[in-house]
Amino acid sequence: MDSMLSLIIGIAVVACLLVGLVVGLVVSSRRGSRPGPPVEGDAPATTVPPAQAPVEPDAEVVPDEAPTQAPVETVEEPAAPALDVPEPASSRLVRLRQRLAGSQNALGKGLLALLSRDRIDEDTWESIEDTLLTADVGVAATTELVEKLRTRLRVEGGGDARQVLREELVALIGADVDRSLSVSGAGEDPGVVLVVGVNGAGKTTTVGKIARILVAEQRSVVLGAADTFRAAAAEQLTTWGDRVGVPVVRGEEGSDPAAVAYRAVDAGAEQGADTVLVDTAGRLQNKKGLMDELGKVKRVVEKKAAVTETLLVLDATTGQNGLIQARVFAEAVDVSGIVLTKLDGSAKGGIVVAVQRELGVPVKLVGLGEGADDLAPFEPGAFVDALLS
Ligand SMILES: Nc1nc2c(ncn2[C@@H]2O[C@H](COP(=O)(O)OP(=O)(O)OP(=O)(O)O)[C@@H](O)[C@H]2O)c(=O)[nH]1
Repeated sequence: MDSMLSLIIGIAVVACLLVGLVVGLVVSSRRGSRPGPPVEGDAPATTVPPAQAPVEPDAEVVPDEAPTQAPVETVEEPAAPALDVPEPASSRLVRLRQRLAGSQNALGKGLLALLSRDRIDEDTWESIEDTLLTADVGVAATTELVEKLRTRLRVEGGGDARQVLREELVALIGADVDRSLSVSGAGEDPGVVLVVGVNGAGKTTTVGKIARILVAEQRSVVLGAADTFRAAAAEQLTTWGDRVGVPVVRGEEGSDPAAVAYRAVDAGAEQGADTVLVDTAGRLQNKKGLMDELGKVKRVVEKKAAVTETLLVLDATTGQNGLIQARVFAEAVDVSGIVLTKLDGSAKGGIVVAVQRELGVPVKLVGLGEGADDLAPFEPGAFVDALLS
């Protein structure tokens, strides 16, 4: 009986061992067939498809085996785009002076040729007046300049015509005027720069270019896209901001521009920014509407921080039309400076004189191209030198 029991136990033990061995083999063979977790840097496994007969385009190909697991995708974070390094002011000025000289050459050369004649008779003075009027200098400024030139060149016996012309042109433009931008606020407040002007004058582009100038000067900037009239304007401003790593506060298309401007200034204050630049819409179809809108933007922003500069952007190629626009905007807001854009595309640099006289406000910046750094501080001496070069 005992030997019988020992035999049964022995058989049971052997059976258990056999079952364990078989189970172990199966499990280990399954483990070996499962793919391991993806390892960074592992070369992807290449599967060479077996040679097979061409398949009809619409024949359904059924895979031999359904995949046991969805393929693991490694999602790579897109690398942050490299930021632009804005051109420093010094090299920008040299480059843009040459461009200015190119566009204003006809005016300067024309005046010099007339004034260098051996005898300046009445016809010549008339031609000088015509040249100035054609360049949009304006009637009053032209009369004033011609009187001064007559006195110095004819009555006083003249001297170097180029030198006299240079001095009188610089004096006409205003050499001693403060043309610096007020971009700093009081105490902890950011400086707030409102940029106004009719659509298409180059407002948004100018805001982007000013941001680059400030970034090049190591200032921290926030942009406010308060031109909510056109969605593309906010888009355009965001592109400018992204290129130099400057945040842009924007709102829905059609939303209240004053609210967007306020949020931008609020964000600037919160972040301790040096300057907030606010782009505005410039529809001119209704003067009252424009005045109400810009007035409200200013009032609402000033609940947070004072507006330190209001720049009016004018397209230099629009001549007398530009002056009419300037008048309307100056009635709507207190303009403290003028940005004359597209001077590279106009031979009528005399508009600088006309618009300053019209508004009693200095031209502070000039746009000289579509490039990102094609905006320069306006310097009367350099401007006249470019004119006469
Ligand atoms: N040649 C030249 N083109 C300029 C200059 N400034 C702006 N532009 C161009 O003028 C066009 C209009 O500029 P925007 O900045 O869109 O004008 P905006 O006043 O903001 O107009 P909206 O966006 O419609 O409100 C763009 O094609 C600019 O590249 C400049 O100084 N010279």
